[in-house]
Amino acid sequence: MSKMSSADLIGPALADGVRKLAPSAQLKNPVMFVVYAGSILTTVLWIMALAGRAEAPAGFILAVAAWLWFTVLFANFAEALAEGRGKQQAAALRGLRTTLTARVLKDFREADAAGATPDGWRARVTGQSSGTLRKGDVVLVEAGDTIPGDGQVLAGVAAVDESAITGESAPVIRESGGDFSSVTGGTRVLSDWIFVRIAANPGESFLDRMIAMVEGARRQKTPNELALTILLVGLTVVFLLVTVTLLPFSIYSVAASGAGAVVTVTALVALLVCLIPTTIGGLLSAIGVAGMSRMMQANVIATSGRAIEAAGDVDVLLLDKTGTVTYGNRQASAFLPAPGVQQAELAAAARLASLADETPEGRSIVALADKALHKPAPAVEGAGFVPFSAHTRMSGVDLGERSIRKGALSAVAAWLAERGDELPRELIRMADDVARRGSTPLAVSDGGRALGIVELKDIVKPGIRERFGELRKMGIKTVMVTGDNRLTAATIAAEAGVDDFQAEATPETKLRLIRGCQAEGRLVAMTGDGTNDAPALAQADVAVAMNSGTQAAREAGNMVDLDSDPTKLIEIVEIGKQMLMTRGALTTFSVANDVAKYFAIIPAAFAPVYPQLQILNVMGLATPASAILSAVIFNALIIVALIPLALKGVRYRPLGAAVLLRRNMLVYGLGGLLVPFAGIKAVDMALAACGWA
Ligand SMILES: Nc1ncnc2c1ncn2[C@@H]1O[C@H](COP(=O)(O)OP(=O)(O)OP(=O)(O)O)[C@@H](O)[C@H]1O
Ligand SMILES: [K+]
Ligand SMILES: [Mg+2]
Repeated sequence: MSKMSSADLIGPALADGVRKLAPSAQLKNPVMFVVYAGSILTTVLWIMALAGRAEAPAGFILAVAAWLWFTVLFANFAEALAEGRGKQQAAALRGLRTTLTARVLKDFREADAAGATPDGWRARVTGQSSGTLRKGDVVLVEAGDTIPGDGQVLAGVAAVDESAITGESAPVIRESGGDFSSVTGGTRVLSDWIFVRIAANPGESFLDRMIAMVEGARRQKTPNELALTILLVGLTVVFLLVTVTLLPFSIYSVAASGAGAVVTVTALVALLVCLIPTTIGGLLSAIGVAGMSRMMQANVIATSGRAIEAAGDVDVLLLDKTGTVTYGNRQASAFLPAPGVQQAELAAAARLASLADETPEGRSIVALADKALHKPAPAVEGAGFVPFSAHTRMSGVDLGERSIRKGALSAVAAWLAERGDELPRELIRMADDVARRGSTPLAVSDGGRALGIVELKDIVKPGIRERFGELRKMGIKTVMVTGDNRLTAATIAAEAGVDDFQAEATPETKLRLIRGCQAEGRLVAMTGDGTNDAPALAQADVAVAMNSGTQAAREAGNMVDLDSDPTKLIEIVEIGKQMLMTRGALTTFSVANDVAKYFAIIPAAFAPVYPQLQILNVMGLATPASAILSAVIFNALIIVALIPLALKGVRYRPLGAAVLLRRNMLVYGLGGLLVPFAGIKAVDMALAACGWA
């Protein structure tokens, strides 16, 4: 996605900040609403002062009122600035959502997909506006065409330019079957053709959801944000009560002693605003929006703020082996015949069992056999193909009486056992050797006769070991889950440096594993791309679907990685942690901050009533009026000063939680305590220098 400079965002954010002065917008933020009400009240007091009913000098009231308005505006500006990036991205995405004429195949059925080519269909397509395409419609898309909607490739292979959505200029291959069959509306086919079954109704496309997300239209307060808001509101109510009751106290005290002056409403409003947690109240929403924006810059679209927050708290990461830890382009690399079997016989049988197998594994077996046998496969008639499933971990073909199967050793062994046969010992030994190399062995059996092993090679991604090391430092446990056998899994696990692994997993195992971790109170993250992964993705707290994955996976997840990089999860966790830490740090700062303002304002506001309070004037501020004004000005400026931190986030280092907490308490707690003393004193001196006091 395109990056834009922050400077371009400032202008529109200033305008938006003024727009957000509307009461309806202010009501959403209870803490800032109190400041907003205070601004209105002091403005009224100023007008009354001009009209001759002054409770304090008109200039003083005006200055307080003006700075209260600035406080509200600064908070609005922070939020608008955070939202700005999303708005620009949404506008860019909108440009992609053009209406075009889709070529719909009216009577296309699942069965037609097998031998479909565009030639016969071209004459039979009907033009239809892409905006009216519904789930289930089948369209033909050829080189040069823009894909009219989200869907699954039913037949064909094409190079697709997805740069409009992912920003990645290299074209990607999309093909039927397997985990690379999803296409996104608005992307362009560069070569060849595909038949696509549309998977989304109008208005529900991936692009629509992305636009809604980046615009923040559906941004809701997360549970943590809500809890924090409740705490902040609680603090605000307490301070409101304290401040309001100060007025009758002062009236009574003046009446009883017959000396001094009643505290002014302007001073009380200033006191209230300084005491309530305006720093975090003004920046809270910006912090959340900025987190989402940082995700977008990492090319991740989160469908909820809650998911980002959960990402910051994750303690277990489930990854699949194939395609995540390894490149996943598992290719047949050798036919290893059982003793007494010719290699050609094994290759021919394996090919027969793979002719209709659209998985990358199946296709690579056909390719390798074609090479080994020097001739293409004979035509087969009346064959009943048995497709691969992650449950059976096997695929094959039935030709009359003859049944050929290929699959995981345990699966083929079980299939043989049903017919009273078993895998030869020698074959199992061969398979173990293959597995120890980190490859996947597939057993091939023709009826009761085990013919040998097909070796599927896969490669561990370089650099993945280091990334798992980083996760360990963050206190996150990595678990590799795979449908593969124990030996292969153990080899790959050791090579990749994961903390734990689970082999021979079915989709149910993954689901059970996640539920088990969650029952122990852990937050689980996982990545996935296959339809098989959908249930587990739906269960995980942080579920990152690959953009290249199936529609089912993309719908089940709560984040989509446009780069389809499974290791992106590491970055996602960092962004989540950074957001939580930023919120914590600024909350600490905000509350600590109030102490200094208390010492500035209390003696000043009540000096006329209780002159003894002057001993609290530890900062030696010039006059009561300048003390109050200095505190209010500092209170407003600190929001502006912290906007960059709120947007960029507190820097995250992979340290233990306790160390981080201690460090943050020291920096933001102590800093929050001390900074205002210096800041308020500086403002007071500046005011005095300007002749204000
Ligand atoms: N096309 C196929 N035909 C027959 N058997 C297959 C085929 N593809 C995979 N297998 C076998 O089924 C097993 C399970 O495959 P599955 O795709 O569920 O898991 P995986 O890809 O090995 O692991 P992961 O869960 O990490 O992706 C494989 O280990 C392999 O033994
Ligand atoms: K405050
Ligand atoms: Mg798989």
